[in-house]
Amino acid sequence: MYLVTAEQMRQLDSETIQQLGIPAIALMENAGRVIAEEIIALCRERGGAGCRNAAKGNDAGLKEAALGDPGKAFKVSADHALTLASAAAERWFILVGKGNNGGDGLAAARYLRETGIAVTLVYAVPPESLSGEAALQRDAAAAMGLPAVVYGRDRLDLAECSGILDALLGTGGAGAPRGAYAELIAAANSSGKVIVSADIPSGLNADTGETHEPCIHASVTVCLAFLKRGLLQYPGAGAAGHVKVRAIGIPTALALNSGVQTHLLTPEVLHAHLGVDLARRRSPEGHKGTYGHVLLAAGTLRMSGAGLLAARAALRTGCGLVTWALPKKLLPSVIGVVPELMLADVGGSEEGNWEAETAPELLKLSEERDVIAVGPGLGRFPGDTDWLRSLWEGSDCPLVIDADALNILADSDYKSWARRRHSVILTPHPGEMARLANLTTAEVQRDRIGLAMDYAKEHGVTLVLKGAHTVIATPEGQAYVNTTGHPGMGTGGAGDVLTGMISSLLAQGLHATQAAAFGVYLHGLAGEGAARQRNNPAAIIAGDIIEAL
Ligand SMILES: NC(=O)C1=CN([C@@H]2O[C@H](COP(=O)(O)OP(=O)(O)OC[C@H]3O[C@@H](n4cnc5c(N)ncnc54)[C@H](O)[C@@H]3O)[C@@H](O)[C@H]2O)[C@@H](O)CC1
Ligand SMILES: Nc1ncnc2c1ncn2[C@@H]1O[C@H](COP(=O)(O)OP(=O)(O)O)[C@@H](O)[C@H]1O
Ligand SMILES: [K+]
Repeated sequence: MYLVTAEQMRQLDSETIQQLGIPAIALMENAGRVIAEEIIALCRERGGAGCRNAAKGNDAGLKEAALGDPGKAFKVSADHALTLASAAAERWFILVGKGNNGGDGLAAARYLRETGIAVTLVYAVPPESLSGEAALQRDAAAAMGLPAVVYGRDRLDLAECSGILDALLGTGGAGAPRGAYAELIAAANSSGKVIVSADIPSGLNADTGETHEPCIHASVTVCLAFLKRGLLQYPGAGAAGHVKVRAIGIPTALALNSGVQTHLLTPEVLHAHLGVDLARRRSPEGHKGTYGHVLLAAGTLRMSGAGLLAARAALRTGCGLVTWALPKKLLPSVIGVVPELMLADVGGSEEGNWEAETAPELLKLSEERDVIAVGPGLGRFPGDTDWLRSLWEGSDCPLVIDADALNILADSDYKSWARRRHSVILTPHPGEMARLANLTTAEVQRDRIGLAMDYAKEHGVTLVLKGAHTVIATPEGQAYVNTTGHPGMGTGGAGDVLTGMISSLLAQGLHATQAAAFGVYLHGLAGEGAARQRNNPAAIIAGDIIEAL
């Protein structure tokens, strides 16, 4: 599923209109219809027991009629999605803005009225100020006799409705809602009524997911044609409620041709777009050598657990072998803890810390391994920048960089380092990303997709920007947004597990984008699995994620 910016959406709209000759009003009609369908579906879901029974009664009646007369094959059905048994109990207020988003709301109002739902149009601006297709919709609604009020001129009490359609601002919204728009949004939010948003919640930045003050808090957002980036990024994702993407007649192929490079990470995208074998089939004649060997450079005496977690996660993700290179001082405390793991003592300090002198030994070890993962629990040490540079420039396999190794990278001028033949995957959480990009954490979170895409392209790396809805961005300019996982995964070591998983997939022969995307996706699924094993997701610890793999 594609993710688009407001600008890309405008371009796709206009290509559909100009190149395919589909009139703008037809797209708006489709938009109105799918919005109405989703409102009706919502009414049906929340309908009282009486309504549900009535609906069941209808179905049962139909079935009986069919069974009662088996010879009668003739059957007619019509517009189930636009029928509602409990319509008489519903009264919806349609908040109408000046632009095309308001036009969508007006079209939806007509379909709702046809269903028998009472609708009242609430214009944020005088209806005379609408133009283009929105004005045509205004006139059609008026011709149908839909009641209308103008905010600020006529009496309005939102307590009188059973639901609100927010069609104030869509992708044309600029900055914080002003005037009547701001007042209507605030009133809708405090009304306690169920709110459905047309395309995006009014007050949301459609590209970044920032919410302006005020911003609609919707139960359902009916997103038109393509998923807008802002609906996936927090806090916008929280304001949107259940997002339902509905087609309105803009062909998907247009997005591909227009170079939209951002995707929601679904099993279909993993399989069809990235070529990942989701079943992870193994060759019947395969052996441990077939599935690759991870070299892990991690852990200090005080943070040996990070190395153990990454190593165990790598093994559980299916690579053939894992060697953990570690300071000598750690050996007594970790020997035998994970019996499947190979340990390589590379020296280090008396205190159990890493030292710059370990680089040649690591490079030697890497010659027989398929990937190097560096960072979990690594700590900082004198000469660490040169140490990392020698791994970067001297190794001949993919490199996964996490945790303290990211902080080392942030202190270096790594863009001037020699270009690598093999890929580099960086896996920062927002704090580490802030150090890498020289921003504050809040600035990183402001537009995670945009930042990740720019950074990956500029630095020629695959970037995994972690946190709720992790973003995977490639050096070629593509991005994938993951939605597996949950807040219970915010626990120490969960990121070390991810590093092990991605490294393991690389060792098994997946390329960087496949390994990063599939690793993040599986990590989230395992987190969900771990949550199901506990009474409460808050109880999850990182080891549970490994056990759920
Ligand atoms: N062919 C098309 O262009 C289609 C557009 N569609 C709908 O059209 C929407 C985009 O329509 P528009 O580009 O007309 O823009 P909007 O309807 O989002 O809003 C633009 C209008 O809102 C006002 N406005 C903008 N920012 C404001 C603020 N901060 N405070 C107060 N007023 C503000 C401006 O006066 C402007 O005229 C989409 O989100 C979608 O709902 C759909 O109908 C499908 C087809
Ligand atoms: N709210 C959340 N929803 C989904 N995943 C989350 C959430 N919070 C954290 N995670 C995931 O948990 C992991 C935490 O990693 P990180 O912050 O590096 O932890 P650590 O450094 O302790 O290993 C990341 O993969 C992150 O995406
Ligand atoms: K809206």
